[in-house]
Amino acid sequence: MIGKLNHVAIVVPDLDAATKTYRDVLGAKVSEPQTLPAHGVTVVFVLLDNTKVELLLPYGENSPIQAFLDKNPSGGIHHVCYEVKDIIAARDKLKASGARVLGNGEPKIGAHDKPVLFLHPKDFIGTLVELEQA
Ligand SMILES: CC[C@@H](C(=O)O)C(=O)SCCNC(=O)CCNC(=O)[C@H](O)C(C)(C)COP(=O)(O)OP(=O)(O)OC[C@H]1O[C@@H](n2cnc3c(N)ncnc32)[C@H](O)[C@@H]1OP(=O)(O)O
Ligand SMILES: [Co+2]
Repeated sequence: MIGKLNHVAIVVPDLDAATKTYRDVLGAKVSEPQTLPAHGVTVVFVLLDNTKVELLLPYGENSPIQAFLDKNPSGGIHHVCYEVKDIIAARDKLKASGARVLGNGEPKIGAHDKPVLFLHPKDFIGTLVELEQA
């Protein structure tokens, strides 16, 4: 069902500092910051040849990543995002197998203007999984 690794996301306490680390220390290409109020985050993408790293800073009062940052004040790896061809078919198959789809179960439009869904970390070996329709 899952295809390519679209991105690995890291929650960071300071987006400018994290962007500089990837751009100036590691020599990577980075995007401009983008705030996504519907997701409660501001994001910078690190653009690698084979995948992306998503640097995430909480945005707004109800950000879904605030509790993670509170527990991990230095930041840390937050989720992995896999591509799927048909996100509704993937969701329905995963639900039938007992996996918990987060939120109201309906895809939102993600940072790449494509539908995304999240799966509970306790159902995937302690790793929050994002699915993005390719
Ligand atoms: C940029 C847009 C988009 C894209 O296109 O790429 C994004 O990536 S947006 C990214 C941010 N959005 C989300 O993360 C949405 C989905 N997430 C959630 O709904 C919540 O974060 C959560 C996964 C339900 C966790 O909620 P939280 O309030 O932090 O904690 P809980 O107490 O409910 O957590 C239960 C349990 O799970 C553990 N946990 C929490 N987050 C993670 C994580 N990232 N990885 C692994 N485990 C995680 C948490 O520690 C709790 O464990 P116990 O303490 O053992 O109960
Ligand atoms: Co993501």
